Amino acid sequence: MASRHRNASPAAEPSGKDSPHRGSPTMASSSPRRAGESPLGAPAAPLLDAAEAKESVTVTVRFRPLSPREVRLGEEIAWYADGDTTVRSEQNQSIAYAYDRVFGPTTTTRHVYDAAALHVVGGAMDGINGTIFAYGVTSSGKTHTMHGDQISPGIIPLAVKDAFSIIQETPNREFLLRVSYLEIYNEVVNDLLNPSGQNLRIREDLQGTFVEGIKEEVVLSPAHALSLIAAGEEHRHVGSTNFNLLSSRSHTIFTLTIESSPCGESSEGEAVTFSQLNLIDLAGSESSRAETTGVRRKEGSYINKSLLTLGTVISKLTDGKATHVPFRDSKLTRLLQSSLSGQGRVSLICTVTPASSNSEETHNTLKFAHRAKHIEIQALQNKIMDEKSLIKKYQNEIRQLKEELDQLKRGILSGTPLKDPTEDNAILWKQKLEDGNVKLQSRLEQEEEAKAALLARIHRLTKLILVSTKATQTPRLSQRPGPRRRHSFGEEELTCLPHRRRDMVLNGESNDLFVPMEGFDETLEVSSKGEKKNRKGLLNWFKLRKHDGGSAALTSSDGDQSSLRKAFTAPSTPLGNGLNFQTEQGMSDPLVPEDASCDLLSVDHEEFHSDGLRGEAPLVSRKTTDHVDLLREQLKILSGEVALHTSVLKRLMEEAGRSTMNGHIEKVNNEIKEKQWQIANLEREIKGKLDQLEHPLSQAELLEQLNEKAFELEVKTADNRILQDQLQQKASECQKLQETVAHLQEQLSQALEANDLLSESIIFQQNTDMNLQTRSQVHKENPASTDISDELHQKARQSEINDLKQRLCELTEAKAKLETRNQKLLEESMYAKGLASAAGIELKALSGEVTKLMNHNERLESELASARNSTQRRVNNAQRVGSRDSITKRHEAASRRHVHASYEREQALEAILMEKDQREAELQKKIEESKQKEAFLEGELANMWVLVAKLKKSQGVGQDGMGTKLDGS
Ligand SMILES: Nc1ncnc2c1ncn2[C@@H]1O[C@H](COP(=O)(O)OP(=O)(O)OP(=O)(O)O)[C@@H](O)[C@H]1O
Repeated sequence: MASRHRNASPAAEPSGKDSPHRGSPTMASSSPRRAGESPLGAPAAPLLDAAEAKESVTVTVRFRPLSPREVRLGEEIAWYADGDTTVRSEQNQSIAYAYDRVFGPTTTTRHVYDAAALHVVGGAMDGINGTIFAYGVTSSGKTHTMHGDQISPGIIPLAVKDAFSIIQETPNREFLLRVSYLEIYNEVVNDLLNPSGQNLRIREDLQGTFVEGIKEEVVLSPAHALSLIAAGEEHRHVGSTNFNLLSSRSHTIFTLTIESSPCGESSEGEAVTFSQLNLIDLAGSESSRAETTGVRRKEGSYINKSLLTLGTVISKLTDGKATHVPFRDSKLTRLLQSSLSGQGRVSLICTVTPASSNSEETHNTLKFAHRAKHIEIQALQNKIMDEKSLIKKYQNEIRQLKEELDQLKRGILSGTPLKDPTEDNAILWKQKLEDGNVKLQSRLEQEEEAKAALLARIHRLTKLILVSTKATQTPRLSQRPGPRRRHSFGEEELTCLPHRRRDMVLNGESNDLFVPMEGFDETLEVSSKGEKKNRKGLLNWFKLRKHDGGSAALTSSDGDQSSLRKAFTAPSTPLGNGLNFQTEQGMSDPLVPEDASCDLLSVDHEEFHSDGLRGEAPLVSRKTTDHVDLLREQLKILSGEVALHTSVLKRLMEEAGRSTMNGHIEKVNNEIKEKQWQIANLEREIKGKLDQLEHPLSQAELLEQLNEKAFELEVKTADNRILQDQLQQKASECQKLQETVAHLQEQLSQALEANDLLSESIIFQQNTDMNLQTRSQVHKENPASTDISDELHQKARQSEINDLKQRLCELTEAKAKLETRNQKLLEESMYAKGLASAAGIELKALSGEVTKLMNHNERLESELASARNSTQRRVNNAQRVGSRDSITKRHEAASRRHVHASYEREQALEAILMEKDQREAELQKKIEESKQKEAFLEGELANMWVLVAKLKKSQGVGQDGMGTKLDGS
């Protein structure tokens, strides 16, 4: 099977006319095409005329209700649905946008589906590519709309079910459906149906873009398709954000590829319609208000970037003048290129929240939706050449194999002993019959293997091609009812869903009708407990059933058993060559009991199960699977034998009326019973093996949990990295501080050590002196006794002396150090003293100068005063001797000159005085400064003296201690 996901790429030239479902050029949703309106029943499928097929993107807006959190926070309504087509701003009533349809917060997804998706799904079944995507900010309800939940199924399950319903309503066409499911996470394409398919490449060829190496699964029923989605959802990236506990962190694209051709012999030479239906759940754009960190922030930026590109692409597409559309700027737009370029129907469902806190984001979404409305699309039907069609390939192969089988059967039946019933000799006849039967048996044995292989192959291929179970070949168009179909196709598959919900899914009833069944409550409880683990959506239910109820269901009623097996299993590839004998579907086979061919999907369960397990649980023990296959093989051979004997029995019964064949009939009957008993035994064994196969399922489950945990770990690791960075910063700061402390401590210990050494040396000196004094005293008093003690303590002394010498060395060293230090201190103190005395001398000189200046000043002032007095006296004298004019005049001139000179002198003296004042002030300032300097130096000196005093004091204490010690010894 082709292992590539092609994005909506028409492969053949559109041609033909008179389509009964011409798209409306303006509002596609105004006349949504019902699934039952397909023209596929017509022998030659009519195609749309390109001009007539022009439509615009269907744009719908769906409001979600205020969330409990928003209600709690007292959020107000910022936008609301004003009628069926308008969204209006609450704050500014003049701001309003019109769309194809607008849904209020109470609308069910079924209604949204009818307006926004039904015509796209119907079109896809008719060969017109379709894309439906949900767009909106985070937590606005995209996943709720696309996937739904246990109560209200979303667009994807509804579309899948509708697709199968359409097949059922189209008895004159054969379909082949396959699905793929991918996600775009951080701009990386991952295959959700195949966990090993990571980081897939997007390629391009003449027909458009496609994902290289993506897995495609042929699907056989709605439940089968939904179980695949459920399995895929397990691998999707989901995480908690500030706004959504289970926020989708990736865009997902679920693609249903549909091939169809006319049924039976008439299909030869007929073109096959080929289309793709893309159902897209986008990740939500995140507002800048979201306080995210680490992995979430990275995801958010990728999401926003790709959505921004989507917005730009849509703007460019709707702007007639744009020459370049940046499809290549993101993986999302690259994959959507064909759809957005207008090849096929597009439906955009914008989900919004009415909350005022999100008013701006909602406005942006509305603007985006408004722009998208102007993209032009063409609802053209795709046809592909026979050789490119998978369905054609299968059909041809089936035809060939059938012919081979017919030949084989003819060969077998030609050896049957049923010759001449009119023979008289009953014994001879009986003998012949028995001989013939033996021959038949041996031939049957020889050829059974070949036949079984052929049948298995035919069956495998046939079962992949879906046909309606309706016998009638009446044209589908007239037969198909409206969108609310009530038929049985697919109901078998839905027995694994609660029947109420199944009804709702099929009949579109409202949520109110949902009444959980017994056991379903449990499922819901499990779901809420392990909400995150189980992800969101209706599909979750399949997963839960798979994990929780698989084995129980297998042992329950037949109906449940079969449907459940089908729901969880699928052939991983349609070309697999298992030797699975199955009753042929839709064919009349004389070896098969007639009722076995009555229902397309009711006979393949065991085989589905086996295949599915291979596909979905790789950990299944090969040995066990092989054993089950072997048992199945035996079962099929026995079924074949039973069929054969039944057929022989039938014929014998006919003869029985005319001859006495009772003995033989009885024998054949017994054989049949025996074979049936063997079949029952084998079935039991298979059931047992299937139970054993459950174990790997739990292993698979563990693996999935492991993956999930790994992802959580990834998130935590990223957060941890940030914390570690911060921690490292703090640690380096701390280290610096510690280094400073250590340095200070070292300095302190050095100082203390020096002090200790000094003390010790002093003490030692004093002790030595004291000892010598005492000894000389004793020697003087009693020379004899000292001689004895000298001899006794000679050795001890010697060692003591050595020790002391060593210590003396040490102390000398320490003393030298201390002396150097002392010297330094002394130098410093001398320098300080010098400074102080210099300052004192300067001060003295200054004060002397000041005194001199003051004296000089006084003298000058006295001179000035005397000069003034003498002038005054002369003036007075001149006034008194006024009679003598000449004298007076002479005196006056002289006195004037004198006054003037005095005045000038006075001026000069005053200038000198001012200068002196200034100088005095300056000197005063200098004196102040010198005084301050002196005070500072005095302080320094005092400190030094204090230090010296301390040192002395400590030396004194040390001496005392040492003295006491020596005295004691
Ligand atoms: N129409 C609705 N009716 C009732 N509940 C809704 C509706 N739409 C959304 N919700 C609820 O709102 C919550 C968020 O919805 P959902 O997860 O679908 O948002 P989202 O847009 O997919 O978010 P994200 O982009 O983060 O994945 C869910 O609990 C969902 O059940």
